[in-house]
Parts: sequence; structure tokens; C-alpha cells
Amino acid sequence: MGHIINGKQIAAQTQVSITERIEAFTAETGVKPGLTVVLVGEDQASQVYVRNKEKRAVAAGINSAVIRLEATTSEAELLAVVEQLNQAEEVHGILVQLPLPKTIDADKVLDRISPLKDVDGFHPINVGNLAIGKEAFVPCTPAGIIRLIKSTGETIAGKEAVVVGRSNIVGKPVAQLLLQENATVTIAHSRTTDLAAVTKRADILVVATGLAKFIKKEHLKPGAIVIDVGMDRDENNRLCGDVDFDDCIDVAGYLTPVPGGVGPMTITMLLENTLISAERHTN
Ligand SMILES: NC(=O)C1=CN([C@@H]2O[C@H](COP(=O)(O)OP(=O)(O)OC[C@H]3O[C@@H](n4cnc5c(N)ncnc54)[C@H](OP(=O)(O)O)[C@@H]3O)[C@@H](O)[C@H]2O)C=CC1
Ligand SMILES: Nc1nc(=O)c2c([nH]1)NC[C@@H]1CN(c3ccc(C(=O)N[C@@H](CCC(=O)O)C(=O)O)cc3)C=[N+]21
Ligand SMILES: [Mg+2]
Repeated sequence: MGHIINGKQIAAQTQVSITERIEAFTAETGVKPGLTVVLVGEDQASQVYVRNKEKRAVAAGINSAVIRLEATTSEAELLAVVEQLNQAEEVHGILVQLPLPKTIDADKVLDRISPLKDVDGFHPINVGNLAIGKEAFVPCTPAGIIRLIKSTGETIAGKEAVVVGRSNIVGKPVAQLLLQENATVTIAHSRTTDLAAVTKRADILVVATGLAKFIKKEHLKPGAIVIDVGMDRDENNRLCGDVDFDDCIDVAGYLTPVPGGVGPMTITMLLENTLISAERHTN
């Protein structure tokens, strides 16, 4: 029987120490870290994330704001909002919730967020700095994944790590971080021939496909650390991951559940990035 990695608990514990750092920072400087989330349209899933983020940011001592814009908002209007936030002194972190409506060019919007306020780590400057090993805002989901892997007490260096998925927001940056931790990294995707042969090599398997219960025990090396990034819906419209939890839990060494795994840790990392940004803007 594999161990369940309790992301919810680890996220809460990590938030305690971030909250203490924020209290000390605010006591010393008189500045409250500020995070503004921009939500365009009514994407159901995004509404849930935004609500969770706001609650936890406020609890951590962060000045949290949400700008809700109609789905019909034009690209020019959104760019103007971003520009205003870039200029606003009390705003240290800007997060534009993805996906954006198809009428808006998301890359263009991400380009316009000040890299110094880009707490998502999605701006090309931060992506580039991460790739060359310089200081950067590290994307929250990948950063949280590394923390969850480390929580097992297993070492990453020298291990075979396989990432399934190559998106800019999860697959590619988590592969970069695993490489920085000295894992031997393979990235698989929809054009991979014989996926199971690749994933079976993994001591550490990170899955970010968006395909409900896609990974089965046949994909796993016994004892592997398995990180499930998916936020999917099963046949009963219940939240589930990309990994078939019940099928895999007896073969995996460690497995993250959905919900209660990667998601809560993502939010904790966002709070930490907001604190880091406030410190950089203030010192
Ligand atoms: N918990 C959290 O904090 C977060 C959760 N998520 C969730 O993670 C999941 C992935 O998100 P995201 O990375 O944005 O997804 P994308 O849809 O952007 O990327 C999915 C990736 O999976 C690959 N893929 C699709 N089908 C297969 C297949 N049959 N075999 C192997 N690879 C395949 C795609 O390959 P190709 O490139 O060839 O098309 C692509 O690279 C979603 O469920 C999302 O909701 C996302 C962000 C944060
Ligand atoms: N600019 C941008 N940055 C993101 O980081 C970003 C984004 N856009 N768009 C959407 C994805 C997805 N994402 C999640 C964050 C937290 C949970 C989360 O808190 N999940 C909880 C609760 C889920 C629930 O109850 O519905 C859990 O898994 O236990 C999930 C998903 C961030 N993303
Ligand atoms: Mg995507």
C-alpha cells in the first residue's frame, strides 16, 4: 500500500511559516503584500480557485483583490487593466487567471505583466531566467510539486523523473525544476510512442494531461513517487485527477490525491511569491 502525500496538510503547515514571515515583514516595513487576481468571464473552475486563493491570502495577511471582468472584455481593455496594476504601488503580485476568452491573445497579455510582479512566473523573462538558472518567479504549481516530492524524504538527485504533459504552465517548468534538482528528466506528451514503457522507468512520475484517470497501475514502476496534477471530472462529474487513484495506490510508493494534493500547495506557493515580490519592491 503506497503512502498518500497529504498536500492539504503540507500546504497548511507551509502557510503557517509564510504567514509568520509576512507578519514580520509588515511589522518592519509597514507594508502589506498585495495580490490582485484578474478574472475574465465566468469559467466555473476559475471561480473556485479564485475564491480559495482570496480566502487563504487574506488569512496570511496579504491584501487581496479580485478584478472581475465580463467575458466580452476586449483585449485592449484587459491590457489597460494590466498596465494600471503594473503602475499601482500597493500591488506586488498580478495574476491573470487562465484560460482567457478566445477573443483575447493570452500570450500578449502575459507579456505585458511586469516581470517584477509576475507571481505566476509565466512572463517570458521569468521563463527564460528559470531555464538558465537565474533568479526568477517560479511557477506556483511546479514549485509546489517539488515541495511535495521533498516531503517524502526521498532524494531527487540521480532519480529517473518522467513528466507527462508539456504545457507552459505545468509540464515544461516542472521538468526544468526537476532538472535543477539533478533528476534525469524525460518529458512525454501526446505524440509519445509507447507511453507506458516511458512512465515505467520513472522513480518520480508527474502527470499533467487533463485526462481523467488516464494513468493506470500498468504505467507505474512499483514504489514510484506519483504526483497527480489533474483537475478533471469523472463520469459522475466529481473532481478527480489524471491518475486512477484506486488502481495505482497499491503499486505507487507515494501518491498525491485529488482533491487535497497539488492544488492546495499551488495556492501556498502563490502566497510565497507575493511575499517575495513585496520584499523585492520594498528593500
Ligand atoms: N492543481 C493545479 O494547481 C493545476 C492543475 N492543472 C490541471 O492539470 C491538468 C493539465 O493542465 P495543463 O498542463 O494546463 O494542460 P494542457 O491541456 O495545456 O496540456 C496537456 C498536456 O498533456 C499532453 N497529453 C494529452 N494527451 C496525452 C496522451 N494521450 N498521452 C500523453 N500526453 C498527453 C498534451 O500533449 P501535446 O502537447 O502533444 O498536446 C499536453 O502537453 C489539467 O487537468 C488542469 O486542470 C493545471 C494547472 C494547475
Ligand atoms: N494564471 C493562472 N495561474 C494558475 O496557477 C492557474 C490558472 N491561471 N488557471 C487554472 C489553473 C488551475 N489552478 C489550481 C489552483 C488551485 C487548485 C486547488 O486549490 N484545488 C483544491 C480544491 C479544488 C476544489 O475543491 O474544487 C484541491 O485540489 O484540493 C486547483 C487548481 C491554478 N491554475
Ligand atoms: Mg493549458
